[in-house]
Amino acid sequence: MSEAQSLAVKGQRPVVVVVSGPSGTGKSTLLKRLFQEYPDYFGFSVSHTTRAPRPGEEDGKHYHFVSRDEFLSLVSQNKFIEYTEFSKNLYGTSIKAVKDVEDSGKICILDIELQGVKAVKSKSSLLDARFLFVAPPSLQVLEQRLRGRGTETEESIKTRLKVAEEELGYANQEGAHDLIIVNDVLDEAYENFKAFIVETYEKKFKKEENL
Ligand SMILES: Nc1ncnc2c1ncn2[C@@H]1O[C@H](COP(=O)(O)OP(=O)(O)OP(=O)(O)O)[C@@H](O)[C@H]1O
Repeated sequence: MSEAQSLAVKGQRPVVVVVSGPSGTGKSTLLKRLFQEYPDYFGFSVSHTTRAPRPGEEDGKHYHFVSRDEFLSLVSQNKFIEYTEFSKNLYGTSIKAVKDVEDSGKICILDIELQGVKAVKSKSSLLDARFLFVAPPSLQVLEQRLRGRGTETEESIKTRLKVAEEELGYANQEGAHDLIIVNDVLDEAYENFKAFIVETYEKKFKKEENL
């Protein structure tokens, strides 16, 4: 039996909430608030990387540090949801890393870009994913927020706005996401954001408590 078949039979596909949206739309702001309010409900997965550990970084905590050969072997075994090369190092999110978060009693949240969203969709036999898109009220407001954050160069703002148009185009397609939240008034956006994610937690863990 393949891994996908056995996971499907046992109903064991790990649950994951995929949060995406243009850079500067407010994902980090919303997630930070959620983690403050529910520190024990949610977690991020630990990525694999081929880069060397920096001082203070622990294997299995900050990253799973592996050799290039080990990484490529995992790729050939289809163990990653997504992986990418950045500055000559490979980085990836494994299905097991998501499962580990679930096994610790938390829902795994993936904060990823459009390519990652598509990659998770292609793994629907291995992951039980719910997709949440955070949209800006308009591209003009998004530009103001990116400028206001004071972290981007002019060139980076232009690139981010171009990518944002692509992401919004994808998000407008039928069924691309389970919920789209427009982050206009922060408190209102947060209430909707929280409701969607906490519901996922309760469905997963409260149901098990009642078994
Ligand atoms: N509803 C809101 N109203 C006004 N400003 C907001 C709102 N939400 C977030 N911001 C501000 O917009 C800026 C961008 O937010 P944030 O850094 O959370 O975006 P992000 O989506 O996580 O971006 P990236 O993907 O680049 O990490 C921040 O300065 C933040 O304080």
